[in-house]
Amino acid sequence: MYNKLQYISQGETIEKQLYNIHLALDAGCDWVQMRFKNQTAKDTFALAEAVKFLCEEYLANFIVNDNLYLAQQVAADGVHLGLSDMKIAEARAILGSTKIIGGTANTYEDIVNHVRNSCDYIGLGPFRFTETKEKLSPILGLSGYYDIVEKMKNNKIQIPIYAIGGITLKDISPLMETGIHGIAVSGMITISDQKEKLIQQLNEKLYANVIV
Ligand SMILES: Cc1ncc(COP(=O)(O)OP(=O)(O)O)c(N)n1
Ligand SMILES: Cc1ncsc1CCOP(=O)(O)O
Ligand SMILES: [Mg+2]
Repeated sequence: MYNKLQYISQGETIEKQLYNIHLALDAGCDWVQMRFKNQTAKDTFALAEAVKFLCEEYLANFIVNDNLYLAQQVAADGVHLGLSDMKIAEARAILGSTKIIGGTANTYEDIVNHVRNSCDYIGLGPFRFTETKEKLSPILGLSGYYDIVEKMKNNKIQIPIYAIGGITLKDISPLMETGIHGIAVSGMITISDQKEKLIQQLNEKLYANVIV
């Protein structure tokens, strides 16, 4: 089972990215998506190598946003691909079955498509407006998650769904009640000055109904 909390990195420079990722790992995050937009190939590669090293040290999962070839080069655990990135089927053909491939969805149809193409998990959103990403797809709100998860159940579509977009602590319980698997967050963890406490609170809510 995939962990229920994915941290999406932030930072305009290699140093800021590494600082944020290091703090998130120290505070207990065990799944990092490296998201470093509009940078040179050289810097992106340098960061990816450093993040790979850090995640190995912390026994955390490491996936790369957008760039499958970079994920391959640094032997990351996988890649997250959006609706305008490389198609999931092509990515699966290149990466094989051992790597994690996540796909973005905004609708039930996106999810069905991704499942057909052997996607491993879905980042479904945005939940609400967020400044972390430009050009957002239509906002789903809580009702959007209820509707989509209901359709999945009715059609026996199974894949872990991660809510994403402007999520705060108080959103976790209502979101989990929709039947999703977990959450992917960037801002909430990056800006927190009490990350360890926050991650503990997030995990308590995310795993509240998991029987061990
Ligand atoms: C877990 C997760 N879900 C969705 C996204 C968004 O991906 P995408 O639509 O490709 O947007 P960018 O992140 O590339 O700006 C994601 N990154 N992670
Ligand atoms: C990458 C992405 N895709 C949809 S919303 C989003 C940003 C999530 O970041 P935050 O948790 O700061 O809103
Ligand atoms: Mg993308």
